[in-house]
Amino acid sequence: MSKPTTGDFTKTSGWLDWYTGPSKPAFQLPPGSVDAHCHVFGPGAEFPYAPERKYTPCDASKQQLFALRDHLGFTRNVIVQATCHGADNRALVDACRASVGRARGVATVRRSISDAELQDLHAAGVRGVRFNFVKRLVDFTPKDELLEIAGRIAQLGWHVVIYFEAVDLPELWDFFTALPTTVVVDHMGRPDVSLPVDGPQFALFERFMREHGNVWSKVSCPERLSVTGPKALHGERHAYQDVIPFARRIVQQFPDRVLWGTDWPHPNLKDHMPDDGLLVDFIPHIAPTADLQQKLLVDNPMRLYWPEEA
Ligand SMILES: O=C(O)c1cc(C(=O)O)oc(=O)c1
Repeated sequence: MSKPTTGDFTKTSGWLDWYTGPSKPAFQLPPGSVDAHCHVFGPGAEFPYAPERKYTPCDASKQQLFALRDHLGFTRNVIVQATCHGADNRALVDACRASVGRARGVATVRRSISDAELQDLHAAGVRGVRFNFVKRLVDFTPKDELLEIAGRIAQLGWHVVIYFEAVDLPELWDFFTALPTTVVVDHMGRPDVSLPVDGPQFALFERFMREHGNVWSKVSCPERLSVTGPKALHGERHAYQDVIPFARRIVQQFPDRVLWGTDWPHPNLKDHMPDDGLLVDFIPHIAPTADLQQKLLVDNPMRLYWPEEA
């Protein structure tokens, strides 16, 4: 793959660029697999980063994303608006349009968005909005604004993607359970995997999914959640062992409400940048049967993002 650029922007100090020589996965993805969580960054020279951003990344273009898709063996992408672009969805829309139907999007919008602008996003392939509660990534948005947005996008048949950390779930519970749409949780609600998988923190997340049939989860980002590794680098096909029990529990309990994505280009990793081919090799450890893999990688994302084809 070509190397990342930075344009006129200066990257956040310590920024790790995405991995340029991903291996070919040993795990054969089922035909029609969807990478249901990935991002594009800029390029900043064409799609400038938002003034309110909390980090400045290296560029990660649509061409580079599509090259990774083909290299890993995915058929489609779901591109999620990265917080470094704020509510300016132009890079996302451009990538979705350029994909000729092979990418759908999750946007970030403010209450000031017009109905016509929402329709334009829909025409480009957007099927959801992202509400972010991770304090290092975004400024606070009042709940009444988010509920108003949720009510409007529900009418388009879209869903809400939520990103939060496990310690904040109790406080956000009432808001999340009041959302009128399908609700997709990013990265399993970021459990602390050094705590027991059958302890109270993860039990609350399981209860959230069990009691609310509209809640889905991305069982993604082991590279972010893992404390003990080993890292998906240097041919390691048994990476992130400490995350496996958490993700596997969710896949096995809720096989029809889970999604998987690479999270390429992996914003804000501090420790290492994974080899995305080896990340794909993580999948059979959390979805051990062909039936679970088909649901996770094909049937579920198709039902949510390409229902007209599912
Ligand atoms: O944990 C993160 O830093 C992170 C950031 C973003 C974003 O900036 O949009 O998206 C993710 O999925 C994860």
